Amino acid sequence: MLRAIAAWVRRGADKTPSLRRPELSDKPPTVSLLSMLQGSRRLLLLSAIGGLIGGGGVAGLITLITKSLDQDPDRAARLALPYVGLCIVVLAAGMFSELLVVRLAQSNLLVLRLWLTRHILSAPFQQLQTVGPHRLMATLTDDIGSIAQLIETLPPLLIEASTLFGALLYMGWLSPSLFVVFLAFLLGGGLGVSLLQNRSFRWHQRARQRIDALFGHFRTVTEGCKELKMNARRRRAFMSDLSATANTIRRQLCNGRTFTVISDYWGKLAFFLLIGLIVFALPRLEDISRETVTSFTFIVLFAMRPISVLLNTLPGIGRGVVAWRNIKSLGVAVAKEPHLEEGDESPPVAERPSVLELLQVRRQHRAEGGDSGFLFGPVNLRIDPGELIFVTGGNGSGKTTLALLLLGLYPPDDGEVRLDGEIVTDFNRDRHRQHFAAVFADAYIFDAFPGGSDAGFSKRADDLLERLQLANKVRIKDGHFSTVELSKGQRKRLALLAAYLEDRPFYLFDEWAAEQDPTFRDIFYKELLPQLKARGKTIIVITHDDRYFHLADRLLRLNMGQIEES
Ligand SMILES: Nc1ncnc2c1ncn2[C@@H]1O[C@H](COP(=O)(O)OP(=O)(O)OP(=O)(O)O)[C@@H](O)[C@H]1O
Repeated sequence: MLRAIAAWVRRGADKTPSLRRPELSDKPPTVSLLSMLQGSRRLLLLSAIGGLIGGGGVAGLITLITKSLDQDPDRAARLALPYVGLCIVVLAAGMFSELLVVRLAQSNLLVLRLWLTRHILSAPFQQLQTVGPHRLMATLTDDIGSIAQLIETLPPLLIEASTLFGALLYMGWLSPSLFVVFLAFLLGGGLGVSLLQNRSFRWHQRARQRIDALFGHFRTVTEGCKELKMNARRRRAFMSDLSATANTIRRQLCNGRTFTVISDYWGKLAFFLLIGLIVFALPRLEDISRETVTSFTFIVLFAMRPISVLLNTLPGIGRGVVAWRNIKSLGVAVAKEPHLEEGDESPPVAERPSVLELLQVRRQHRAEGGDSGFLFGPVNLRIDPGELIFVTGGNGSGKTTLALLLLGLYPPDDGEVRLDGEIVTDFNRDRHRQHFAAVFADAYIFDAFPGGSDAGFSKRADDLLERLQLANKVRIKDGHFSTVELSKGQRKRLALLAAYLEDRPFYLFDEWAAEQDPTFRDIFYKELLPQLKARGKTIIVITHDDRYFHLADRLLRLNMGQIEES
């Protein structure tokens, strides 16, 4: 039986849209939090059924207790067996529900984390640049945390709602007139609470807008700590900025929390008034027996827990909604590159190098504040298989822009990028990228290689470590570097090693040699590049090392976004 239930739940989870591969479409997909949680419907339903049984059981227990209070001990003892039976039902149903809730919350959190990371990875590179790392970090930590809380509160909310429903049924059956009074208080109290919670929600929303700035400051602390340590004046100015932002957030969250506490106590006030009314006033106005009043008071006391859980979860829901809106406002949730769909395998790459062309390519970098920005192009360029091309030019002349256009990280605003005559479009851009091994100026070093445990990989990797003079520093075992804690120049050599191991037809190095000592710089230009060229690779090197320009097949000089060839 349990196995059958588990299989039924699993079948439901398999239908989760976020884990399925969506259809290719030109339209951006619409995202809603509820659609994300669709796969959990069966689990949610089971958990609600458990909650309903538990809630009904508790209502039954209250009935038994109130009944037994009015009877003589002998007759009351007869109710002991049903009492024990109901206790078992309540405990078993409650535990079942809670265990389901744990699974539900954790699996939804997993879905959400994977979903967001996939969307970030499949958003256009320029969009990620625009959003900025601190906003992405704020979303991946703060927003995901708030949504996780929201997801965790949803199932208990359902359980408590089921319990409250059971209690309401019992109240209605016990005394319709008292039930109407109770409902009036519930609605009146609920209205006040929702108004107050709304104020709290708005304060939290304001605080969340400042959290991005706070993460920006945290980034400065981690990445600029040397500079901050070296300059006391700058440090003071930075601390004053940070404390202003943190103080604003503190004030906004305090205000939000204040409204939450007021709404909590408003709810409690409504409850005390209601009990007072039931016990002291209503029996005088209407003919209600003491027994009914006692039972009703019992059930109202019992209903307090689900009501207070429902009210207390409202702020969490508000924060979750703010976080969800925030994720959507980044744009990464919908702006996907259509060729980069979830679950995509790396597309196969042509073994031989291909002809790479730029035809009338233009790319405009817009500047903030109405400035005209930077125009790259229009540029025509043909790169033939096996060529060794050096790209040089002053700072800001457009070398990196050219590199990112060639790699397919930037789409051109106008013109075409072609590989072997085939135009690179949104639909084949990811495949285009797989032809390149690139070492960027700010290269990130991964400590593991996909497929690194293949036979022959270790041998090639060890040989390369020797050639890059890293063998005494780093070892590679099971596709992992033993360490990446190295000097800047050594880290760049590791990045080079990783690129070599990728064995792609095109290689791109962005100012790779800048951090190398003269000896190794010589090795790079005079040994490593010629060896790559001898393997038939096409190589593009962004460099300022004019001592080595004569080694290139072609030298491209960039000037204000235009290419001059010499
Ligand atoms: N993401 C961007 N948004 C707006 N402007 C940009 C962006 N990236 C580059 N630019 C602008 O485009 C111009 C060219 O930048 P690019 O990085 O291509 O130059 P570069 O030749 O590589 O410079 P460097 O030698 O300093 O690395 C610069 O003026 C720069 O300010």
